[in-house]
Amino acid sequence: MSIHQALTIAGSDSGGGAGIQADLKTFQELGVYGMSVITAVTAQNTAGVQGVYPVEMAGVIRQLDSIGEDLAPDAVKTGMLFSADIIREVAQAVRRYGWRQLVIDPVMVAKGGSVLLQQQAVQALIDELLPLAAIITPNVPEAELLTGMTIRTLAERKQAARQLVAMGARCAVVKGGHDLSTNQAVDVMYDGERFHYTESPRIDTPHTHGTGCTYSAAITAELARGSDMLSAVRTAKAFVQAAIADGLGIGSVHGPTNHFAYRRKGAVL
Ligand SMILES: Nc1ncnc2c1ncn2[C@@H]1O[C@H](COP(=O)(O)OP(=O)(O)OP(=O)(O)O)[C@@H](O)[C@H]1O
Ligand SMILES: Cc1ncc(CO)c(N)n1
Repeated sequence: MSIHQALTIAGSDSGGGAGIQADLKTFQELGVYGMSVITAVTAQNTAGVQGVYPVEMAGVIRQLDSIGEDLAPDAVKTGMLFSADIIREVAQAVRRYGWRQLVIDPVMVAKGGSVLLQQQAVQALIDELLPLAAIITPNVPEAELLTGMTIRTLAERKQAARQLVAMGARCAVVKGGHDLSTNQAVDVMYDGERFHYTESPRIDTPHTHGTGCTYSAAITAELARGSDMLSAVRTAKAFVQAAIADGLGIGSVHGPTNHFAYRRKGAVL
């Protein structure tokens, strides 16, 4: 039996809703074998982030090489990378091992405000990693920091997606999860030639912890399975929509989404 394989390079979320844990659950639900490189351990629950403990550089490098020397992920995603040093090592590994299908979720700040990417690392992300991306999936605040633009309107989101492609990503999605002005969650994708919109009804819920991680992990899993980019983005949207709609009701504040929901709905893999 041959199995599709995906790698996530991200932080651990002890609460299980975001980060490495969300990624591996999503890979599993989409029928893909998951591997991980852990950049930082976070102490986290549905109330917020109580602590961030970066893994020492030698440990990050060793994990990257242990995978690269032996395994061959069909697609790779990055989430919380924390520092410029980690970003440089990840970029080197991506080049050294020829990981072509790279999904960058430029995680910067947790919903409660905790810093998951040091401010001085943003430039390294732009210079070193972004040009290697098959796709980058910022939310609006992240797209603003990456492009230097102020983004309020749909036209500005389109312009930001176009600029991210001009900066070197092969494709960009600017997500609309933070746009409370409409009752649709509209994501804008630019593939270097044209724009595509994926939209779904906005669900009124506080339980959206890990939506961004889950979404980018689903894109990664679909790319690993051989999907083209537009199909991968559409499936990921359906996956995260089902996961938000069918929340688990776990924890006291911002609960996780339901990674089981998409498959339980009868989605055919
Ligand atoms: N309330 C919602 N209802 C429906 N879809 C949503 C909602 N919130 C987010 N989404 C969708 O979930 C996906 C992830 O987007 P979001 O903007 O939440 O990412 P994010 O801010 O990076 O997440 P995170 O806070 O986990 O980092 C997008 O497809 C977005 O449109
Ligand atoms: C480890 C980790 N990665 C990403 C996010 C963003 O949701 C988070 N809260 N925690």
